[in-house]
Amino acid sequence: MATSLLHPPPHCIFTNHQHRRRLQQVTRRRSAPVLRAALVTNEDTFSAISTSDFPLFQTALPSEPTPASQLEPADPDFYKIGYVRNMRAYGIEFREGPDGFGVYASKDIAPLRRSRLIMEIPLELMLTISQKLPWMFFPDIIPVGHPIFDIINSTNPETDWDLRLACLLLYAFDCKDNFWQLYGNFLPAADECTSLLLATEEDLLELQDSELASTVRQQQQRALDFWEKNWHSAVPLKVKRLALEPERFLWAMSMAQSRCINKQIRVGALTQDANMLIPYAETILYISSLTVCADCMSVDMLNHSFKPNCFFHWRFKDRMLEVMINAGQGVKKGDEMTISYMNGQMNNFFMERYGFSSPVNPWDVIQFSGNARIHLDSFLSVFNISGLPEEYYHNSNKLSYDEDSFVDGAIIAAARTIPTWSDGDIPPIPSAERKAVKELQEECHQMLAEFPITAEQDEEILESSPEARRTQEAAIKYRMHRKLFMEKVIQALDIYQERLLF
Ligand SMILES: C[S@@+](CC[C@H](N)C(=O)[O-])C[C@H]1O[C@@H](n2cnc3c(N)ncnc32)[C@H](O)[C@@H]1O
Repeated sequence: MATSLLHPPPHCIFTNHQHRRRLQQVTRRRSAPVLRAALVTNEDTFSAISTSDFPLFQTALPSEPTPASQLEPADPDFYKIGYVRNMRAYGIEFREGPDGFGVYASKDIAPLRRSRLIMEIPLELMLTISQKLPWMFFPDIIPVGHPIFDIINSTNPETDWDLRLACLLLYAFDCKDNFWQLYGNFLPAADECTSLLLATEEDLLELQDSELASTVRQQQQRALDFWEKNWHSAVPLKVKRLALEPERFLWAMSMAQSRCINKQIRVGALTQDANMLIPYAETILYISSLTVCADCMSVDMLNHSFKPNCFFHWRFKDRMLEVMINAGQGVKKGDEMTISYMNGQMNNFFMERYGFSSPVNPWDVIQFSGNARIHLDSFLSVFNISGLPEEYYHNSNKLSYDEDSFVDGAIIAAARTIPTWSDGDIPPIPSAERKAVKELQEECHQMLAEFPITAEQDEEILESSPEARRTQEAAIKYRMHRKLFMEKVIQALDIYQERLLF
């Protein structure tokens, strides 16, 4: 794959036979099942297709074409073999649930020893940009000399992946026959998206977390500054029309932040870290003359879970991103299929990037300031938690149903965040533990008292305002989740001291 600096002009057209020869080479290299029959039957169609749609064609041409009379006729099957691959989904359906659209199992799936494929998305339908210089785009849609390339090139390689991806997304929307022109209709509009980049000042105050609110304000300002710098009045129309208003750029950046995955991919001989926007539409794509058609049955929708049943895998041989069900994981019809967006991050980070939080985030933290400590191994054994701090898990089958449902991600987080002590085989002294529990609970109560209202009142507000903006709702949930976590830690400490004594 050429870098943007090397590739040929985007709309250069192959002669018919050059095109076909290239096609033959390409189709021979690829595995048959992923190729889709395209409606390509005559030579006009070949010459009419823009090469910018098909990065595999963007390689150097022989300078002197061989006369057609000297060439072997191609196998007739080559006229039927397609060069546009579609994405596929197996055993899943898309529904609207509590967290927006999501992916659900449409049938029971028995556990297998190996991971099982449920979706595959070809590289050319995703929008991908390398994380490091030189910038590489897949597909290679940005023509040399286009001013959007200079804008992308001006970004900081270390920090500005979201600005770059937003530019690429806006450019793809403007790029004739690009798949994202169709797919854009299926992305959430500004008022359907939870990203805090789109939050109003009022929404930010609802967070009741001044640090997070100030981080988000800085992010919003960063996006606006970038827009002002690059979308000034003297900018060429082909850039200006990509984001006529700053709101358009903020929206594109919120798409980049809340829908991008970071993945290492191998393309040809190169392995590189990439930022990718991945459509999950189940789509029929074909070419008829100049038209790329898509029948989008559904959209980009895998939600996050801290106990995901799926993961992404890059299939190098034919450049497919696969969504796989975990090995050994059984799934029931109607179960939600989820992935983990990030590991090891607190709720404020999930809010900043995706606009949601969870009351059972196993990585959430409470900053205790006193000296009180409880005995680590006793706490873990009371809740049947095993493993090392980075990999704590709840050994659930040993507990009765009620206890089982109490021990969730918040209790795993409690095990990590409550100050503890451990000293060889020295057992805890019950009175000292009880004193420590009391102090820790007291500190949680103080933190809770600093909030103007309780978690129950937050819940009432949410129930009584079904018309709230998505960002406002996400902000209220965030502060509620924080309080629920503290309340759960208080409860866990109660249970700890009860069990410790008996
Ligand atoms: C890649 S999209 C997933 C599809 C999304 N539900 C939709 O309707 O388009 C990421 C967004 O989904 C929502 N989301 C994903 N996982 C979530 C979760 N566990 N809890 C709440 N919202 C979630 C958030 O709004 C997030 O910004």
